[in-house]
Amino acid sequence: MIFRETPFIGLYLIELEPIEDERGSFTRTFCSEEFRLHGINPHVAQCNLSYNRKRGTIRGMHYQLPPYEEVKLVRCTQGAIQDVVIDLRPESPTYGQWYTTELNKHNHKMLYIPEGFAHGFQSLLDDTEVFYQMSRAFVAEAAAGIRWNDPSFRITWPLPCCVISNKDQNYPDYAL
Ligand SMILES: Cc1cn([C@H]2C[C@H](O)[C@@H](COP(=O)(O)OP(=O)(O)O[C@H]3O[C@@H](C)C(=O)[C@@H](O)[C@H]3O)O2)c(=O)[nH]c1=O
Repeated sequence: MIFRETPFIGLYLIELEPIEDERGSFTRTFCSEEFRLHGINPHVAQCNLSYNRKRGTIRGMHYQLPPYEEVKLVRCTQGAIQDVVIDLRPESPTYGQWYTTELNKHNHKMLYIPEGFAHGFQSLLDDTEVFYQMSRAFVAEAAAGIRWNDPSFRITWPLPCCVISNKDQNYPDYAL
């Protein structure tokens, strides 16, 4: 795994390194020791699989309130997504800014998202599947969100929003 820093402190784009042979390939997708060596949180409390039937589906922007902030490690196993995070750490030089990257079945990339970020994505193809690990279990009472089109952030999504949950469509404007 190659750990690429981003302009956001603690946010890493991780490139996987498939080892190819005549059978296909072998790819390490997580290694607590490598994470520790890079000073990032290797704890896994929960793994999730998100299936998105339609291209253009948006999920997010989600985070958990203190003291339940979580780390996420996100990978697209089928199809493609535009993954987006917002830095909500008041002490951060990139506070209030968003970062985006495409993750897809073929580009061998994962996004490591530290605590203090909101996370969401848009599927770029039908039948898109996203696998992610979380450092902390889901706590429904601590779950919070930012609307995909909140005017404080002006996230540029690649496609029109064609499917979204009622919950995600109705978050009030975020007060930065
Ligand atoms: C997130 C989550 C949901 N649920 C339940 C609640 C609900 O009945 C159903 C669907 O939940 P949601 O609508 O919140 O699912 P979804 O919108 O896919 O939520 C996810 O979105 C992405 C962007 C993230 O970053 C994740 O951390 C998570 O918040 O699954 C769990 O049981 N455990 C979980 O960890």
